[in-house]
Amino acid sequence: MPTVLRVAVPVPLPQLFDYLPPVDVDAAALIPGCRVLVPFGRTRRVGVLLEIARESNVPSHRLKPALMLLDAQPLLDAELLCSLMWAARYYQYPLGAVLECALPIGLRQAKPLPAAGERALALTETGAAASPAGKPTARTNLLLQILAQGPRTYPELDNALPGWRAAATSLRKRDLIVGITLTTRARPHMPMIGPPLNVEQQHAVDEIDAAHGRFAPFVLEGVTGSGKTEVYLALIEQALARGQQALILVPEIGLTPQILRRFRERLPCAVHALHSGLSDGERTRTWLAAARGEAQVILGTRSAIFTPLPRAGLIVIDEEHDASYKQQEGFRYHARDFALVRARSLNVSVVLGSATPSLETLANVETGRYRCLPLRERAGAARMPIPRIVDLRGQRLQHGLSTELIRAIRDCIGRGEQALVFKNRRGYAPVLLCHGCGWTATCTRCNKPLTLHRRENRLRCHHCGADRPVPIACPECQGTQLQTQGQGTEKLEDMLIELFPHVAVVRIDRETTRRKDSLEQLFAQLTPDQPGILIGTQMLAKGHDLPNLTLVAIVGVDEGLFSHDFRAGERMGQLVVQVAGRAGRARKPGTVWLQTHHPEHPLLLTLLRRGYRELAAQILDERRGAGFPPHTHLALLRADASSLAPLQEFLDRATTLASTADKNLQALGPMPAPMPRRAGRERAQLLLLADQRSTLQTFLPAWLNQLRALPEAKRVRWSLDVDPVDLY
Ligand SMILES: Nc1ncnc2c1ncn2[C@@H]1O[C@H](COP(=O)(O)OP(=O)(O)OP(=O)(O)O)[C@@H](O)[C@H]1O
Ligand SMILES: [Zn+2]
Repeated sequence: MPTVLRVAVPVPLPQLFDYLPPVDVDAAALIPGCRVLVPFGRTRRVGVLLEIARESNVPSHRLKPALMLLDAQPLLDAELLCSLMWAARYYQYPLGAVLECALPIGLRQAKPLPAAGERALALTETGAAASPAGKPTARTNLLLQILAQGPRTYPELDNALPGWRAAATSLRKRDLIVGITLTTRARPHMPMIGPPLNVEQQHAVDEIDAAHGRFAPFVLEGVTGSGKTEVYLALIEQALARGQQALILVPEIGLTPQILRRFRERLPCAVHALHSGLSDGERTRTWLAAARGEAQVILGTRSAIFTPLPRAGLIVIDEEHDASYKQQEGFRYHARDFALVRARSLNVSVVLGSATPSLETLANVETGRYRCLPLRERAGAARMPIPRIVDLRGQRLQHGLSTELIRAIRDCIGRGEQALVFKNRRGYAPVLLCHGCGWTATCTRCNKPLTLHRRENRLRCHHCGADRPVPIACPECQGTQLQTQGQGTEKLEDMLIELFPHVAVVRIDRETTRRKDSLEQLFAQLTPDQPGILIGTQMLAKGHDLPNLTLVAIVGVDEGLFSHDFRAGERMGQLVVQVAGRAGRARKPGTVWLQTHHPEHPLLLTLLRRGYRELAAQILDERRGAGFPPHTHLALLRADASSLAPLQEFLDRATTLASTADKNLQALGPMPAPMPRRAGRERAQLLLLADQRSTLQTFLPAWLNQLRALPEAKRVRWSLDVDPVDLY
């Protein structure tokens, strides 16, 4: 009887595919978890061997042999494979595609594995002989100077010279330096000693440590600046002392060089980063080093949750409420939720840290599934900032800022301190209109106003990326009275520079941080003991620790108070608390100014008078009444097409199939998406809602098969999102 290989192939089909073993391969070498190169249609794909079977449903004359076995050892261990199979089932995404997503890009191809060791840079002979040219402070020269002392690994360079990557590229082109691989060496490294833990921190560490060796979920609910990171560091040290690995996830924007540096300074071993700013090769090496158990501490963003952890000791999800943990396209997993699945199968503790835990997590605390460990006070001498509301009604505003607030910023600067002005809108102004005829610059592909970006003199659509020049005259009436309405970060920047010409004003948003390393360079423009002003979007909400920052002004929360999204209130609360949390983190006390036209809004009042936990309790109650998560469970079928008719037909069919299936399942829709048109495509959706997760999980696979078979499905683009975070 033939041996049949059951292979997960990265294609958008849910089933596994059967192949014969590659010729000349010993049966003993065929181990589940190894990659195989297989023919697929007219192409070749790298799949993962999952099972070795005795027979196949495919007639034997149609079975093709796999072309090559790519690994001598399974690349995916049993735990990771098993967890990923769970994810494929739970998120209703084809297993082959899930596995492909979990592997770093370097391993998705049929290439030999890179050599073990760490990537490093060294001088070439030419480089060693070269004499410095250009400015002595130029990064290229600094990099040459560092390498003159010997080869340096990438993490060492991260520490020594932010922005070294661009310099390295130019030096490589000139043949002055080369990339080399150093065999992992025990780096003599004396970690810095941290502050002694306070009582609550120590208690958290003790409780989590006492649970080691089994699955135990914890919520570290620590107010901003309470020293959560110190708790993580202490727990990681304990894992290291037991010879175990620790995986720490941080939000996308949270993985700044600052946090990496802090971990590297404090831990006695190498800290491996995994994020999108690294080259494919670096990510592959780190992944493999983790798979061999050599990489002990891995600090990464969302997809780092797929790191193999054969010696797992601890998983930490920092800022667990952050929306960037949810993948918004393709395989729509939630890294926090998947972390719990992995922690369970690895038998380790998982720590969800946040000052503003998500309502899902708080609901799990309520039911006793997760244990909550609070850090109620700020660490060291710091105190929580004092909140103030500025009632904007009837006030005269200067580009959106009240006189009272401008005075407070002036006082702050006068004391030699720093202020942060938060506005969640990039660009100069969100609307450009003609005062003569009322024409508004609009994106025709999205039916939304275009944002004026005055620095580049462009009109941009923040939904589809469309970009065009700013007209000199109104295209409708040829009038020249084009005016802006509202303000974005650029406009605020202009105004603050005008008001405070002698103070460093730094804008932080997607425009100013486009290049790698730019975030850190921008922060470097603020001298710690000098006055300064930061302006920015939600990028500023996370993880930054500026000791001289004492005033935070939040100048646009009103959008969050009246949104139709059921999560808007929760998000508003999290954002306000996190942004406010940047103030007064050291010795100097901080103040938070909140400008609003709705000072009596109940959500805002609860937040300010009674804090985030009370706000969360209030919203949880509302959601219970409305039947929304976390009390119920959702799946969202999204579809888009170039015209409305096929969209309607597809979603009508989908709705009919869903509404007769199970009385415990509610189908809401079809309805237009909150953004009914985007990038020239019509968009609509169907929301499925059930009290029990299992109702959805039982229903979805069969329904998806029916959908795939519909002729209507071929005429639209569609996707399913289990536990959607955004309903857009
Ligand atoms: N036990 C302690 N004694 C003195 N200082 C401490 C202690 N723990 C932490 N700190 C200091 O307090 C500051 C805030 O700590 P940390 O960044 O760990 O807080 P956090 O809770 O992670 O903050 P956030 O969530 O707001 O970013 C840091 O400067 C840290 O060095
Ligand atoms: Zn658009």
